[in-house]
Amino acid sequence: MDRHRQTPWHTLKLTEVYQALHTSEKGLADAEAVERLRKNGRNELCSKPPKTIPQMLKAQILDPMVLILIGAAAFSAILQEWTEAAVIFTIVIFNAIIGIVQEKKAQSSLEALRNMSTPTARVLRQGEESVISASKLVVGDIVILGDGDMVPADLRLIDSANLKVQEASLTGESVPSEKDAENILPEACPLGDRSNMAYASSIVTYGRAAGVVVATGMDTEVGNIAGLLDNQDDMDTPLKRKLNAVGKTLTVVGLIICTLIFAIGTFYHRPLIPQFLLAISLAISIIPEGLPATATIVMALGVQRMAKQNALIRKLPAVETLGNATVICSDKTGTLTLNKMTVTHIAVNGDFETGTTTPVESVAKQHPEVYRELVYASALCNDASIDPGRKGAVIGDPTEGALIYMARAFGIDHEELEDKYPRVFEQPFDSERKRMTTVHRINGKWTSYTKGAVDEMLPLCTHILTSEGVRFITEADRDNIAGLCLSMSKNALRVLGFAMRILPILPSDDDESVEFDMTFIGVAGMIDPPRKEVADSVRICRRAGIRTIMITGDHKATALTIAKELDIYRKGNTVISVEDLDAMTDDELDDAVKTTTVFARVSPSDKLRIIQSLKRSGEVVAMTGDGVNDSPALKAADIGVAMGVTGTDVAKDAADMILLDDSFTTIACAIKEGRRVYRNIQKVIQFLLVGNIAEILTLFIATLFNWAAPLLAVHILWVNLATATLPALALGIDPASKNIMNHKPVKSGTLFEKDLVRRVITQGIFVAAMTICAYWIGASIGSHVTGQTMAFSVLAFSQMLRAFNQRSNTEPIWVRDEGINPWLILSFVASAILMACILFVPTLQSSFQLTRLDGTQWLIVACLSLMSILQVEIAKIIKKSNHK
Ligand SMILES: Nc1ncnc2c1ncn2[C@@H]1O[C@H](COP(=O)(O)OP(=O)(O)OP(=O)(O)O)[C@@H](O)[C@H]1O
Ligand SMILES: [Ca+2]
Repeated sequence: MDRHRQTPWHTLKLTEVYQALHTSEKGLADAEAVERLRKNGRNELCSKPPKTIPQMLKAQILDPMVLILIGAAAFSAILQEWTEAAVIFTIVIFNAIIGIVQEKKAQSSLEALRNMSTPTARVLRQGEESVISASKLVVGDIVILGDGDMVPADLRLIDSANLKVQEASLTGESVPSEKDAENILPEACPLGDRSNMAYASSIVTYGRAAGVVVATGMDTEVGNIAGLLDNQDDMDTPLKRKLNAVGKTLTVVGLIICTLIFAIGTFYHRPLIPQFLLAISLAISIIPEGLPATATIVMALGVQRMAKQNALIRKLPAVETLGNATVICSDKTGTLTLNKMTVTHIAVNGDFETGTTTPVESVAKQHPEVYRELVYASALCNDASIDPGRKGAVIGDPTEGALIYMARAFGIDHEELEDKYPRVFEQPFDSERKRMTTVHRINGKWTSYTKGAVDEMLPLCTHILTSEGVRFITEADRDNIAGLCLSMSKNALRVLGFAMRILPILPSDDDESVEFDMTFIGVAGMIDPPRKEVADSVRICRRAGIRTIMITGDHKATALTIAKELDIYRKGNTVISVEDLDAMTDDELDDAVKTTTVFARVSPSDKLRIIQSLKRSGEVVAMTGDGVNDSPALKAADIGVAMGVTGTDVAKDAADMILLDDSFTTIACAIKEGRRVYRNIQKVIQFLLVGNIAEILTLFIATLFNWAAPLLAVHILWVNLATATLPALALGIDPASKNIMNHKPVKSGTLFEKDLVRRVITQGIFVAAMTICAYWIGASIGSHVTGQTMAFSVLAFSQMLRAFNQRSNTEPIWVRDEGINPWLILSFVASAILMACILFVPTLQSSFQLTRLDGTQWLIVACLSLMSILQVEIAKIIKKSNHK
């Protein structure tokens, strides 16, 4: 495609562009598109290849601690301590393998996530519009852009209406530049000034356009400058950083203790080499290097489960924050409702006085004439289209789709009408103005049609259309219309008003607005059924201490009716409409926001104010959004949530999480998963740290009193490898407790809460005591080696068993409200088999310097191991009775 690269597309006339690309304004044929895709490859920017296995291996081996261990093994080999050397080597290798497997797993699950959130594009092929994955675009395709879209490839614009594009990613200029397809530019025109081009990765902030693809993938301008994208850094989360920080502290503490042990040992003239090995092994085991990796896997797996439940996490830290959420601010349309709009009732002139509406079905058959302007406005002032391929599904805004179907009921096809009266001017919809206008040449007159929120439009109308013709609008008319709209809204209908105007001249692009002196035509009310499952989710959230707030652009009455139906609004709650909001000071808002559950008629810019107020009140806020103007609010929220179906690319890009099904219930599910992940990471921390503390205490005490070492270096390495890794992972995917949504959200930053630290320390001390006990009993009834074997067994078995009572800090081990965790049982069996190997296979037994135990000795081992479970359980009971 080098030939295309050099073509100065911005200097060419459209006919020349089409000719050069062998395409037309109707787009390519499907077969041709497939062929071009095959030849030129997908429309994607290449990303830096992920870390390869040799690279991971290198990182593992170059870890300083591992290097020391390898050195120690080599040292043992020189001293001809062959078994010692072999065992350490084997353990180092296993350690590296486990590390790599963990890293690989985390990597691939994050990779899978990235692939799920690929953008789409509206494309015209053989005159038919459809939505395809943006990666399938080819040179010559005709792409349709709307506000909020990310430009999917480099385009030469062929048609544009008030188009504004933000090209910061390309030019660094954050003020959107205006575009115009009509322009032909000189060759020397710099990239930022090429107003007839739209480049990949820039963002449509306003207006609409169509363009022909001139470059895709790495051939685009952004592909040119971006080179290789780096996508590794999104693994870094606050949690991981916290764990790393804790890891560093433990490393320092561990190294000090190890040095102490070594120093004290030397002071007692204990043999140097075993002392040294012991210190190193201890250092290795106390450094919880597996912790950040395990936490990442736990989060990544949580993220995968969320994806299966339609919640796509874009930024890993969101998993953590989700668990802490205290407020969900949700849009109404699409999230709380189905966004399946159907126009059910309409009203024109005479109806306003009588305050009645007419069902669309009955009226469509009888006298369509009276409704002609209403139907024309619905069909012409409309950007949606119907996809013939997908069972008549709507492409574009469902509100507008409903209007297309309404026009069809009157026997009007919106495409035919559009062909007859093409659009010559427009003012696109935006959610601040809450209306849109198009201009058409009808019967020799420039006619504008406007549709939008009735309360925004009425003040702009000076006339009203009646069956006797157009006349001035009276105050009584206004009251009647407002009254009718209110009663429609109270029935949960979404009401749109329509108006028209005959323009003296065709407006030019510089004209500010044509929306004045309008003639009011009538209103249409559409139902948008609430999602049935939402009421339950709202109640679940309420029990979990999470308040649901509806923030909608719709009318107060419509909003309130639906909020009541979904149990979002309860007696005593506050409803704030935009007039109230505008009148409030920030302090008043901070006060009001505590009880508010509905914000009505707000604009996206108000969302930001609401979020800031909620955050000032100390809430952790999840906020949904779909439009271009929502992105500041999405970024300001603790968890920005974008709609996957109706959301714009911009909203998705600003969000931390995307709802694939747009449903509120999905947010509730994600919060539950978030809590589960948070809890499980705590379980893993508790489990791993107790083991580490027990080991270090055992050896520290033994050295301090100059007792014979109860454990050898290889024992410690083995315990960490064989009895900690697998159960820790299994705990990481422990099912959620049934009670997880029955308690208030935990405060963020409380991962290492006081109770957890206290539990880790007491349990660590207890296990150390049991291990030392085992050594003493063994040494007195058998030999030193018997003592070591018993101490080793108690340490290992109590670790394996303790995994089971870490599942809950309150419920006894036999209460399995969360159900069985098969992985935990499997990991127990695997650890048990590994243990059995070195305890009973003669060669392994001797290389680990262990010995056979007899029945009594086994009984003692079993009792002491069970004691550590008992200790935890008793602590739970005491804690519970203290609570009561
Ligand atoms: N395509 C449209 N053309 C003209 N007016 C529209 C259009 N879509 C919506 N409106 C009007 O603008 C208002 C605000 O729309 P917006 O999309 O911001 O919010 P919403 O969809 O009603 O509610 P929510 O914010 O809960 O999704 C609507 O209530 C409606 O009156
Ligand atoms: Ca909306």
